Amino acid sequence: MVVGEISQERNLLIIGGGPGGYSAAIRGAQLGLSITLIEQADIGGVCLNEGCIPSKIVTHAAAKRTEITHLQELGIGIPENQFDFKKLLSYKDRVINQLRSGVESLCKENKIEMIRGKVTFLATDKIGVENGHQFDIYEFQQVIIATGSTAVMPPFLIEKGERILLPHELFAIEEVPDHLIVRGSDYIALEAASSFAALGAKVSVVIENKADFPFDESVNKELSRLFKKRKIKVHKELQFISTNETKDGITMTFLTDKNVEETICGSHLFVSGTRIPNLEPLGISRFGIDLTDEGFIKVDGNMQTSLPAIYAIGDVTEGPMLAIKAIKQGKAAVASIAGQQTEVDLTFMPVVAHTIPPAVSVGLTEQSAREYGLVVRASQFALGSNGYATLSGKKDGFIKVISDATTEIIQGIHMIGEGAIELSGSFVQLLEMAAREEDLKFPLYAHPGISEGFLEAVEGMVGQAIHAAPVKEKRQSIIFK
Ligand SMILES: Cc1cc2nc3c(=O)[nH]c(=O)nc-3n(C[C@H](O)[C@H](O)[C@H](O)COP(=O)(O)OP(=O)(O)OC[C@H]3O[C@@H](n4cnc5c(N)ncnc54)[C@H](O)[C@@H]3O)c2cc1C
Ligand SMILES: NC(=O)c1ccc[n+]([C@@H]2O[C@H](COP(=O)([O-])OP(=O)(O)OC[C@H]3O[C@@H](n4cnc5c(N)ncnc54)[C@H](O)[C@@H]3O)[C@@H](O)[C@H]2O)c1
Repeated sequence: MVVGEISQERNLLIIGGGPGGYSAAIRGAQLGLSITLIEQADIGGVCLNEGCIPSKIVTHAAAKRTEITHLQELGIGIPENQFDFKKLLSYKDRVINQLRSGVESLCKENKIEMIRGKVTFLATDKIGVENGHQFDIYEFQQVIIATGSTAVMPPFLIEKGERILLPHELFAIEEVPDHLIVRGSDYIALEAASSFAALGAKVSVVIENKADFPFDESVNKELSRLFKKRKIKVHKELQFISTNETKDGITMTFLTDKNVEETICGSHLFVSGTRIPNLEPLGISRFGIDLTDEGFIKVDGNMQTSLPAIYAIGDVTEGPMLAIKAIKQGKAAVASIAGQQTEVDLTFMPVVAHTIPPAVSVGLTEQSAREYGLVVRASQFALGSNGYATLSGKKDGFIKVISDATTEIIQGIHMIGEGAIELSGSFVQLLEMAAREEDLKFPLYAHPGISEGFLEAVEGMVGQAIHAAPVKEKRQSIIFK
């Protein structure tokens, strides 16, 4: 190994080029900061290379496949069983490469210095960067740790063969599994179950500890109905007993919530898994940085750690492990370093799953609004009654709006159905602006369009949705409130 003789000086170093790190780098450059981004592998991190993007290519393909029957109704002839998974895999590689080189070009155009190598901390103002036989040392004024997280096996599974799959392995699989057992109920588990079933796998879902799906309970119920319709069997587990992996398959045994021992045999088991922050190899804990009990870096509202020159963002910090959070925190960290006021508030972070159809929850669920003691007004509009959903063959699902009846301020918006991901942007904006029912009813909505269903969900709060049959008792209770 060749060791650099003198240490080099830099202003702001960013360690890790995932969505958190590269967003921080670009925003920092826009704010006039001099930035050095160090990445040990591919730019884009987990999100672009093995997480968000690969998984969404699979969910997108799966959703398209379910449209074939409708396309045939429209006179577009695609034989139903024609599906080439290998082609999908090469499409996935192409898209990832395209996006990755896009991010690289953006970094170059923003004059961000990019260094390849693995970082270790040598002091609170000094790091080493190892790249093959080269080891260089950099001193810095500030550093942002954006090294992300790694999936590890959950404690209940000790040994792992090739039939037990962690997220990055499932979305890189080379063949559609014969029978995929999905253990978990988070968004990654739901996306895996929904998409691999549509791509031809038999799918069973085992929900641990009787947990439910992560949405408003009406959305959870609709998702369960749609899983049933697509022959995805959901088992609620009371207690995990064992998993046995052989060269031919996987056997999983558990006690159901009805106290019955059940065994499922599948070809593969997918576990959403547990993720740990990538901190150990960095060696930063030796310098006394404050960590949470779970081992994540503690940060304040400016993303500053207990060591003043050191900031941290994304999956290494506490909170939901989502690119949404990493990007927001990355921008906030550099803004703070550039002397600007910043704020990261995750209250209205959308909970999203690219299932078929997609599901979204923003703000309070009906149940949590009641638990908060609000006088809840809730209204749900079925997409089956929406003109555009009907003509496009996407009638499953609904939009649900929850408000506080005393102030008429919207508290939560939930949707399962076509267009939910795109509409979620409006849901978040409305909740951030503390919109009232009137703010949703006053604007004009494109006709015909799914967003009209959103309008009708709000109009339904006072029994005035045009395309919903009158609900007698509901209307009376609203009139006399
Ligand atoms: C299957 C799957 C699907 C997902 N889908 C979504 C989704 O739809 N929406 C969403 O918001 N989130 C999603 N996520 C989560 C999302 O990928 C992560 O939250 C996000 O990538 C975290 O960003 P980050 O910048 O903190 O870290 P990462 O993306 O993990 O990037 C960290 C980078 O740091 C580098 N690095 C680590 N250690 C060092 C070191 N010592 N020296 C130099 N470089 C180092 C790594 O190589 C890596 O490139 C998904 C995750 C998975 C696994
Ligand atoms: N020669 C090398 O390539 C080299 C040297 C040291 C560390 N490292 C890397 O750093 C990580 C931790 O290293 P460690 O456990 O040896 O101890 P360490 O990082 O705690 O280093 C101990 C002391 O040596 C100093 N030091 C570290 N690297 C130095 C270098 N290249 N030149 C001059 N001073 C240096 C540090 O500032 C520190 O005071 C390892 O992952 C290793 O790969 C590489």
